[in-house]
Amino acid sequence: MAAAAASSGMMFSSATSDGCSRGLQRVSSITVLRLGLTRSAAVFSRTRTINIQVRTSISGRSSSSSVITAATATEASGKVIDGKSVAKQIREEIATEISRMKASTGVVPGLAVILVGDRKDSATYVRNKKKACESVGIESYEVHLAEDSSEKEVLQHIKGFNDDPSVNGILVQLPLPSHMNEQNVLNAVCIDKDVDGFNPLNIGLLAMRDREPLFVPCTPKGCIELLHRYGVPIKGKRAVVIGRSNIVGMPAALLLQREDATVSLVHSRTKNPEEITRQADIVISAVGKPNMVRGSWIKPGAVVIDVGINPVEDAKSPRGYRLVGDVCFEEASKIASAITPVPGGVGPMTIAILLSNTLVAAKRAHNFK
Ligand SMILES: Nc1nc(=O)c2c([nH]1)NC[C@@H]1CN(c3ccc(C(=O)N[C@@H](CCC(=O)O)C(=O)O)cc3)C=[N+]21
Repeated sequence: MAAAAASSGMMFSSATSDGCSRGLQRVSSITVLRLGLTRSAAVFSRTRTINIQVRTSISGRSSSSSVITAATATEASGKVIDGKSVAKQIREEIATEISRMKASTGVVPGLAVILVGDRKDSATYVRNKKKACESVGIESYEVHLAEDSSEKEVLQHIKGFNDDPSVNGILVQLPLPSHMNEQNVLNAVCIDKDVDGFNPLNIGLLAMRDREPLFVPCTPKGCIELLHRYGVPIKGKRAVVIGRSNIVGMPAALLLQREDATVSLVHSRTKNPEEITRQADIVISAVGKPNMVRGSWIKPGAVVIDVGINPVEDAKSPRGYRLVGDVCFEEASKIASAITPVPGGVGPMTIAILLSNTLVAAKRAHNFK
């Protein structure tokens, strides 16, 4: 069943602190997309008419009639890529597979999460993962250790989960307290249960031609899955990844390269980030700086995937802050042919892919096809 994107009416505003904002706007002025069922069948059908032809530009063809220029795009002509709804669709697919697995083998996948310390954001993410596990039928195991626990204690818990056949995936919530060596801890996770894809062997396999990693990091894989499910062609396209972190930027660049894009990686020492980014048909931004990427960085018709989840002060919000991306949505959505919002874009996809990786791990462990 095709899920209609449900983002119309959602309010958004960009940060006022950096001049990106021109006040509150309704995202409902942006065309809402309908999702196809399968990745190959995913095509856009517009539910609202706008006066700028953007349809062909999303397929990457630069037919002159379809190119939006910043000058003509006075309306927000970008299309919102609805990560929340795609993530829901993926969870439904996973739930179906898990029922099939349970009926045939009598077991369900298990995911263990290790949380150290009392960071509020980490606690929220862990809670969300647990809820997501429940929603698809994955058994979750949780260990919560005090901030001042030793690295040895964490390693002992990892060993316990490595040896436990009912646990198929192990996730150590990052960041760890500063007195722990993150590399030691991540290396201890058995590669067959490395559903985060952070083991250096998995990253190494990802970087090599004709090799297959056991698991791909969830956030970058979620970005590519969004492109696939929205029918965005990658092969032969120019892609720019902004940010070179081990967990997002670097693996995102590797994945795009595996999909036959021509990839540039822009980072804090890049001399002309705006000029390089403006050449991209596909932009993935994973920097962690609110509204750093402005409309002027985006090539008309490009597809923008915003990985940033940055809290900015907002007295009007009940939490005292709200979340914005790395990309100034208000500006970029007028120039891009499609763009992910924050929240509701990549974030929910990260969790959906974690569930998917856990299912894959369990299928392998039980030799269930
Ligand atoms: N070992 C490890 N693996 C991770 O995958 C990992 C991690 N550590 N540490 C922290 C980051 C961050 N992360 C997010 C996941 C979901 C949302 C998410 O669902 N965000 C919602 C909004 C949530 C809200 O409103 O607070 C959204 O963007 O719509 C955000 C962030 C996973 N991470």
